[in-house]
Amino acid sequence: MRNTVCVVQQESDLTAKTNIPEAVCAFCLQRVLKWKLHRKVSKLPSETPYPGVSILKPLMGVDPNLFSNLETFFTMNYPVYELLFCIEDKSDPAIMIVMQLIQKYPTVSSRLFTGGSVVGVNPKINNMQPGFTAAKYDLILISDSGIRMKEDTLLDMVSCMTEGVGLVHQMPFTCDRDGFAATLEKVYFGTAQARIYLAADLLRVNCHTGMSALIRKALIDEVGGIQAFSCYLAEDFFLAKSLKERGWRMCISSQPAWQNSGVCEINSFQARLTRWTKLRVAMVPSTILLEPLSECVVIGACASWAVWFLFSWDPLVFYLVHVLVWFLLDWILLSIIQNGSLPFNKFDFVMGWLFRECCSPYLYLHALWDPAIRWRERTYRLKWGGVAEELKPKVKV
Ligand SMILES: CCCCCCCC/C=C\CCCCCCCC(=O)N[C@@H](CO[C@@H]1OC[C@@H](O)[C@H](O)[C@H]1O)[C@H](O)/C=C/CCCCCCCCCCCCC
Ligand SMILES: O=c1ccn([C@@H]2O[C@H](COP(=O)(O)OP(=O)(O)O)[C@@H](O)[C@H]2O)c(=O)[nH]1
Repeated sequence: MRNTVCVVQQESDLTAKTNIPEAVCAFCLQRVLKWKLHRKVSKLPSETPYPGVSILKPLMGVDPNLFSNLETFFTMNYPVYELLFCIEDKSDPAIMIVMQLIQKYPTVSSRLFTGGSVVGVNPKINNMQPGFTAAKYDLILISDSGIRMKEDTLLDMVSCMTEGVGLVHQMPFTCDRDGFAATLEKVYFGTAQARIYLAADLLRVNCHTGMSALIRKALIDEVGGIQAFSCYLAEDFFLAKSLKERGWRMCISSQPAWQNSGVCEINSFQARLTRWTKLRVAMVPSTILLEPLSECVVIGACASWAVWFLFSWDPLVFYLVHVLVWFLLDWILLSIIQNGSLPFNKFDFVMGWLFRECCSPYLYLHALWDPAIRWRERTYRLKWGGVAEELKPKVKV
């Protein structure tokens, strides 16, 4: 009996020991993130003229949300900007949607560039090249097709472009959509990715994701334009690297990137994550080791072994407490980033969270196993370092 009491006491001591620092972390995290991610956008000082922004929208294909997503770019509350839509394929149905919007909002400065211009391997850069060449303002916003803007998103990004900052990026997140795939995407971007994105930003590690980024055009021109990064598929990473090497800082804007693609399926989402892992592995090989270490199950197993080895604590109890605390912290992080009520209940969150944790090792190993990268209609191979080459489809005789 005494032994049992002793064990229970040891366990509750252990729980308390494990919980106190993590509870303190949770509190600090909540305060810091609330400040970082949801501060009020202050208007620029009235004596400063608003800098003009050329917005590059590379488009390829249509989805059910494309019209309404693009429309948000016409209704932004920002005084000086132009919209440069870029569509490579002249028979792409996205052209029709853009034309409708241009007609609907004749007062918004907007142009359409079709045909692209082959300056390298990266198809997004080839597509954007004519728009980039025609851009007339000092700031460039590269914004992917699935992104939605709020009225004040551009103002928020511009206000982060302070002295010494060369690039303002948005942390990827998602709009509220229905279905399990949408829950999974929100759970992924609001927990696993947000955690490493914010940690990397804190440590000044280059984590820029190019789906929504405001950049000083002069800094791109200095190295020969966007085509300087067209030999890479991850042009975003190398662009940010180049700015950092020239002493410029990067900054996360206070609003996340509201991804709202009309295609929301588990398979395509997992294929996207696998493609990104392949890019990161080729660009920064140390991620092969570091990324698994940032996962709850892996770091938990390592920590449990360590506390057993060092302090003879029960590794199973430690592991379970670790998973529970990690799970709760993920819920807090997601709620902070959402900054409002979530579109799903706690049970859906548990399901989404468990599904992601279980699939993550499989997706990671799959990415290592098959290095060919399929992006939209093309397939590529990456050399170590990140330089890409396109694999031509085999011609059947
Ligand atoms: C013990 C704990 C260690 C933690 C280790 C964490 C390791 C990872 C650290 C930071 C990585 C943050 C990465 C977040 C971005 C993930 C999304 C992504 O991979 N995006 C890539 C593709 O983006 C699309 O590419 C095509 C483009 O046209 C689209 O528009 C894009 O959206 C993107 O290219 C990746 C960018 C960032 C890569 C960062 C890799 C850095 C690894 C550093 C490792 C050391 C960090 C250690 C400190 C935490
Ligand atoms: O061959 C391509 C592939 C992509 N894109 C554009 O590049 C951006 C990012 O593409 P996607 O959403 O497929 O990339 P992800 O975010 O999944 O990496 C989008 O605006 C696409 O329209 C493009 O112009 N040509």
